Amino acid sequence: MTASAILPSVKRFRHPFLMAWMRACWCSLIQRLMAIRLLLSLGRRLTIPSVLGAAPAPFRGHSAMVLGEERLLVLKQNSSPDDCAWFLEFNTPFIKEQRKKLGVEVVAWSKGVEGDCLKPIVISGPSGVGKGTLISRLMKEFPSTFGFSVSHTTRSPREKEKDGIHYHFTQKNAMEKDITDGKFLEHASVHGNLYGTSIKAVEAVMDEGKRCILDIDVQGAKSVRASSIEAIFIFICPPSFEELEKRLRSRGTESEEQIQKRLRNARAELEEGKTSGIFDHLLVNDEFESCYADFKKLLCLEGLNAKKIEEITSHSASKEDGKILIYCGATEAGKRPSSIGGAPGPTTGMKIRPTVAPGVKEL
Ligand SMILES: Nc1nc2c(ncn2[C@@H]2O[C@H](COP(=O)(O)OP(=O)(O)O)[C@@H](O)[C@H]2O)c(=O)[nH]1
Ligand SMILES: Nc1ncnc2c1ncn2[C@@H]1O[C@H](COP(=O)(O)OP(=O)(O)O)[C@@H](O)[C@H]1O
Repeated sequence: MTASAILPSVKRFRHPFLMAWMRACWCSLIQRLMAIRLLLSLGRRLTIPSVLGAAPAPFRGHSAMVLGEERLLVLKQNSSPDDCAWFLEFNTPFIKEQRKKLGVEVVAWSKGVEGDCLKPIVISGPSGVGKGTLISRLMKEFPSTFGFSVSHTTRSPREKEKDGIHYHFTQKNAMEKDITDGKFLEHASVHGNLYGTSIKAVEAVMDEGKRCILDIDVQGAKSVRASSIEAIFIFICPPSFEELEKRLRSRGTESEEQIQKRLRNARAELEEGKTSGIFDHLLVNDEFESCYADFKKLLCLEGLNAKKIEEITSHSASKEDGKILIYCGATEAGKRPSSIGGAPGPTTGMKIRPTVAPGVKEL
């Protein structure tokens, strides 16, 4: 389906998404002129929306189809399988919420990720409780299964920390701009610095086909919980406050002032972690090996119980260069589609099937 072919069906949708699509994709001049003619013929005032989310790199050549009344599926030509499908959301629940919050028209990009990815894991807990130690051990034991979401932070690197591996160390102004541009899934001010998870950080893990681990604070966990991302939330507790202080001091990475600040914040974090209902599991990190064993058991159980996507009973398809992209529809009218998540994160659950002969492949 070509871009111009879908334009007539776009009439009933809001103008802003069409404008954003035109701006983001490098449509041919003729397509642009046709779209402008269509918009002028509608005789309404044009609104240029704010475009949220990490957009696809500029591309030439695409096909597109409107899915429901919520979003547009854009297929890039000549792109790698992990970068060929994108959604431009213009009326999803996230967009409605952002429109209300920001008071302006918005649209958002969400990258299509193939397969039914296992739920991401969100890990929170007070500073010094052992989150990093547990995560490092897990990544070392299962390097091809789990991938760490590398956060951005405005705090200074510690002696052994490397930029791009432990954190993306950045400046406040730059990070605030990226937050305003919708490039972050969540962000929070923690112990006097800004921390945040960029959409790209999560996509980088998913592109490798790995299960994403996020080490974020309780505020960040709350934001993810409130988003469309389905994750497993684990809160790590210390066996006692005294032991937490001992671990924080023995790590030797913070000044006395920083230690005091982190200990003060720890009380509130522990209270919230235990009582807010955000977390699916609380793990006490007393003896390390036994905590790590419980941690693995918990992930394995969750993996087995991971919710399967609904039965597919309907689909629509787009053909491009002999390849068919099949969008799996809802099982019944009113149920949510099988592609899950979406802006401000990636849209998971895509089914992409190459075929030799043209024609829609039966599911
Ligand atoms: N909301 C949010 N919190 C983060 C992020 N990255 C790290 N944090 C949290 O920020 C806090 C401080 O992290 P850090 O400075 O590495 O200190 P540590 O917890 O003592 O190792 C911890 O609670 C982390 O879980 C992020 O991307 N978003
Ligand atoms: N179960 C444990 N018993 C004793 N020390 C621990 C345990 N878990 C972690 N530690 C130590 O506590 C310190 C803080 O751990 P870390 O993983 O950096 O915490 P966080 O990432 O939660 O801030 C480190 O020196 C680590 O070696």
